[in-house]
Amino acid sequence: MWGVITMTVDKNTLLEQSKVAREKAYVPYSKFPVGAALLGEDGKIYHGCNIENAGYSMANCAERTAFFKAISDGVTKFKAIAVVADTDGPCAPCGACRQVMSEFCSPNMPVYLTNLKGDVLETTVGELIPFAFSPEDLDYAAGKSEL
Ligand SMILES: O=c1ccn([C@H]2C[C@H](O)[C@@H](CO)O2)c(=O)[nH]1
Ligand SMILES: [Zn+2]
Repeated sequence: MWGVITMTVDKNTLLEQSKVAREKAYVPYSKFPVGAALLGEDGKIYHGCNIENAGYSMANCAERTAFFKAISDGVTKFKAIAVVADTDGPCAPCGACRQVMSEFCSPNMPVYLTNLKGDVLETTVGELIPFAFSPEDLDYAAGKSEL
């Protein structure tokens, strides 16, 4: 008799996978590799690493790499993300990545921040970016007849 096997990705798996993702980082300039593991609603884990460029300002963070990979594969809803770097405390995502998280994740989505020492901070998207600029802000302006 065949049964349905439901695999749930747990926090530790996501934390481990963020370290695997970090191994692919392209960081010749900062030498600061970062990894992210993003759990999609489809149950798949999307890896992201930071990708730098000789034009320094074009660096893409690990977190946004993971989001953009998933979104370009048609997955736009997420369950959790883990981020790792060799930081003293748990690695904190930058403002741009927090804004991208707020676009695609619910405020209560878990975010696991860690480092190579194994410190883990469990937070949420809403805690990382309270009072975020959101699509509703655009809707309000769009509802007015004049600029
Ligand atoms: O949470 C973070 C913080 C920084 N970086 C990257 C951007 C750049 O490549 C390098 C140094 O800022 O680390 C990330 O990928 N995620
Ligand atoms: Zn970032």
